[in-house]
Amino acid sequence: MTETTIFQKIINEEIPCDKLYEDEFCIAFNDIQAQAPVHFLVIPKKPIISLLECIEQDANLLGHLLFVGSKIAKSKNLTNWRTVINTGAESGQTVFHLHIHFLSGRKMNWPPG
Ligand SMILES: CCNC(=O)OC[C@H]1O[C@@H](n2cnc3c(=O)[nH]c(N)nc32)[C@H](O)[C@@H]1O
Repeated sequence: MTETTIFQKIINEEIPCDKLYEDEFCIAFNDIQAQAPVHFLVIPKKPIISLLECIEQDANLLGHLLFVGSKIAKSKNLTNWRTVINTGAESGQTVFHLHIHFLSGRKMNWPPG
């Protein structure tokens, strides 16, 4: 049995999450360890590990994830937010199921740490 990630358990509703949005292709929910006043994640239901494993056929799905996140940000009346995808452990990825971070509500630094 392949080791499923914590996000697969959220998709399967085996563990709870503070869900913001769901459709056929993705789920959005608040991060359990918020790094900003607003910090939510958008993940595909397809278990893509990271951008490294993405294939051409995933392009529309990736665009959908970004658009869903921007719709949620706009629904929160945000006009400024940081959008982050971490690819690989050395980049800080800790859950190996592709996810897009949307953060807002505090000053964002550059370059990122
Ligand atoms: C550290 C950035 N690199 C990364 O890979 O981010 C993974 C992100 O997933 C978050 N997270 C982990 N477990 C859970 C969980 O059970 N529930 C929720 N709602 N979020 C979770 C974690 O806080 C991190 O920001």
